[in-house]
Amino acid sequence: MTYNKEIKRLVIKIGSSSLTSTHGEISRKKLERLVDDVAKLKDIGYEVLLVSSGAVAAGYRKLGCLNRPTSLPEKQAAASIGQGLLMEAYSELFLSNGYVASQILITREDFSDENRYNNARNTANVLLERGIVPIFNENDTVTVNRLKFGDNDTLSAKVAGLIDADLLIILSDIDGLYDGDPRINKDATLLRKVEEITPEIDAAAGESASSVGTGGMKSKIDAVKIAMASGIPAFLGRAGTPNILLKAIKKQATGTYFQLKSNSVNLNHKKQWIAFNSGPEGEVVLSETADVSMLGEKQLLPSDISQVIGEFKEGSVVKILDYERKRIGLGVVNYSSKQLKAYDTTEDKWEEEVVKNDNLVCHLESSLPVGV
Ligand SMILES: Nc1ncnc2c1ncn2[C@@H]1O[C@H](COP(=O)(O)OP(=O)(O)O)[C@@H](O)[C@H]1O
Ligand SMILES: N[C@@H](CCC(=O)OP(=O)(O)O)C(=O)O
Repeated sequence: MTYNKEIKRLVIKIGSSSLTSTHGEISRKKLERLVDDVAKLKDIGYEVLLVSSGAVAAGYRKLGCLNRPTSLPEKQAAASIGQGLLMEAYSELFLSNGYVASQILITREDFSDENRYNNARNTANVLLERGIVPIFNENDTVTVNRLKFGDNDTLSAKVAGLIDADLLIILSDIDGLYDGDPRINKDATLLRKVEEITPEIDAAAGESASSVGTGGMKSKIDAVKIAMASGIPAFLGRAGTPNILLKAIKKQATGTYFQLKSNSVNLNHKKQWIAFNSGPEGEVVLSETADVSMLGEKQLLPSDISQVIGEFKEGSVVKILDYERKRIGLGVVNYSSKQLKAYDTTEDKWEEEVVKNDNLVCHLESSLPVGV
């Protein structure tokens, strides 16, 4: 069993629960094992970008908390202590293996601005091409709840799309996706191959996270949806398993392989940005007569719009709703809300489409999670 494409560039996400000891503090031994494994991949020519959690876990004891804090200011204070300690450990360990690590801390706002999003790609590309191991984390100390990625699972998938990774590996404290939460259902079985995130898979992932993790299985599945829609297969397996990374690349590891089907969506960078990173500024509602099934195939004209909600400028991303207010797409508009509101269906015949097909992502309601 192999991947459809040769694997050269990888994004590896490692969660707090896989980097911490039973007391919740960062475990040097676990970190060492991960770095050794990554170094082995680097030795044989793979480009590796890490998305590492652990800032809060590395810092909360030094902040004086006995357990992982739950309030935002305490978490942010813990992350401000822990992120430095985490990077210090990573740097030391990578250097002892002959590699340089670098830190990239980002916020959701960085990705919702298209220029900053593209700039992050350029930076990561330079680092990867020069053999460095970029290590991403959310900039926890400065992000407010409302604007957080919140979990590094979806961040890792967005980063994988950003840098055109060939594979996303998510390492956790469990050996893959089960058909039910194994903490509740002792008979749950491991799913080894998933080609589509069906409602049953969503239901199996449930909602809850572990005591040290943030996202739980749900955010991992949301991440996999983003990766797959960006044309990137994913693997979910247990951190600390010997040689898990190389085995996952060779499809010889125990875990869940999320494989792409030949007809699966493959959004380009622009559409990934629209779908997963932009922040829609308003809504347009299609008229009852507009042919919703033709969205993305036929031009969407001002005459197809029955209502404009909110205020937006030309060039903004807006949600596209059908006449029953169900979201059917997201796109960059060629008109401002003011212009669209002024459109007179009986007199005006504007020819320019409301959203160009190149700037449109359709049918998001089907399965794609949207980070907005
Ligand atoms: N269907 C499922 N399959 C596997 N694990 C599940 C499932 N549903 C819930 N979980 C729980 O999700 C946990 C992993 O999420 P989390 O603690 O956030 O990890 P991480 O710190 O690696 O991000 C597992 O330890 C497991 O208890
Ligand atoms: N950014 C936070 C972690 C957020 C997070 O997603 O945690 P996890 O679910 O353990 O991957 C930190 O570094 O502590």
